[in-house]
Amino acid sequence: MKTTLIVVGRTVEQHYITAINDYIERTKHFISFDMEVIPELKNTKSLTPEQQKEKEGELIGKALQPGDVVVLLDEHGKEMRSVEFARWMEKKLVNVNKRLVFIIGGPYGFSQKVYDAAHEKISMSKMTFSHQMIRLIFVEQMYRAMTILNGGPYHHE
Ligand SMILES: C[S@@+](CC[C@H](N)C(=O)[O-])C[C@H]1O[C@@H](n2cnc3c(N)ncnc32)[C@H](O)[C@@H]1O
Repeated sequence: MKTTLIVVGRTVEQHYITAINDYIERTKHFISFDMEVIPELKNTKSLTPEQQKEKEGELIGKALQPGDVVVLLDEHGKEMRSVEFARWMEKKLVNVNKRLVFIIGGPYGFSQKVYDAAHEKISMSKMTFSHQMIRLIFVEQMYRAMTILNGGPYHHE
């Protein structure tokens, strides 16, 4: 199984880029994991938030492949403790044949079409994070989950 994190727009701040890449590299010791960036839209000032979400949604749709298991990161999704997320990933590693695709929305979230294409929604917290910051939170949790499944000393309950 391949695991991909799709994000909308490049990560802007260097401190996030450094930390995100660090956790991605650490996670790659355990699973096939990469981050795919959908380039940010140009001239967004002339778009309403709904139009922006629609256009971003079209680009997200083009990045998906037949057979993908699509999981949205969404503050209204299912909340899990880190150990629960690790067990959830363990099942996916067994059951998903092709790609497990996590998607982080743009600044205004997802269009209805993206919600319709999703198999599951998971939440990192009831609070809303910026579309840039949530990338780091998610990759840290993915690394944490891998260390939990592999018995590493990183996670403490
Ligand atoms: C600024 S938020 C968008 C908020 C927008 N109000 C919405 O309803 O989706 C940008 C993206 O970050 C991600 N995100 C933010 N907070 C999150 C959380 N607590 N759990 C999971 N994903 C989150 C989601 O993918 C969201 O589409």
